[in-house]
Amino acid sequence: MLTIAADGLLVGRGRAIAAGPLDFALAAGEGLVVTGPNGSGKSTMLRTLAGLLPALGGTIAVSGGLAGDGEPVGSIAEIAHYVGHRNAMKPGISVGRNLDFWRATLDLAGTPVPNEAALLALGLPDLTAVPFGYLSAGQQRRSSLARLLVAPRDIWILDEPTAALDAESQALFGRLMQRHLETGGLIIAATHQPLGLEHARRLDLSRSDLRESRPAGPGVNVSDDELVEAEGWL
Ligand SMILES: Nc1ncnc2c1ncn2[C@@H]1O[C@H](COP(=O)(O)OP(=O)(O)OP(=O)(O)O)[C@@H](O)[C@H]1O
Repeated sequence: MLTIAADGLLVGRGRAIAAGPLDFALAAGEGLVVTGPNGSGKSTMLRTLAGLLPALGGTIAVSGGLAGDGEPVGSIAEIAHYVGHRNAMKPGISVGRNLDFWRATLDLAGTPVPNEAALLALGLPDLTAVPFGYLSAGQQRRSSLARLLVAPRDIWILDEPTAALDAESQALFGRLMQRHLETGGLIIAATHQPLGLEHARRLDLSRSDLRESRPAGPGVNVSDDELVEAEGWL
């Protein structure tokens, strides 16, 4: 069975710790809802789990899963979708071509849903021929979330996935998340609002041990070396 576990995980930017030590374990079919005030390290934690930032301490283990090449999974990134604050869809090309890109780029864990059906599942009409940049903010978010269906993967890492969505779309996406869990998927989601994942585990970063002592906010001196070490878009 697919499991992931964080043990004493420290997450941060450059060398500045944003949250931790964090301990949690999840198995297939389970969700983790990450909460905490602005700046408490939710996005940093998700980016670290997705392999986009290095852990500053502790370990992240994944076991029991198979990667696209049939080999045992070595990292979460191999079998995860990461949906950050940005939609990761190109505005100048059609929604359909954007979704085709995701389907073609990732190793898939199951049968991909056709673009039109995936958009319908998010409550959208057939927008496949429309440039992504023509859509409203909520339509952009929903069609970006459709990539979770057109390119099925076991783990969904979601950063405030429902932020731009109306109430009906939030409920719709809540049901899609529930279905992903019921079919053996695993979800880690940061949020400021209820997601409809009533049975999920909770991780509140406002209680993160190092939160009070970490260097952050105005007055932090960031050296040139640290800038180079950071992601390049401080
Ligand atoms: N690109 C970056 N470079 C350096 N520091 C960053 C960067 N992004 C965030 N931070 C810092 O890391 C800390 C945690 O930020 P993070 O974005 O993880 O918080 P969050 O809990 O997701 O907040 P929010 O609820 O506002 O989205 C903050 O102190 C922030 O200033």
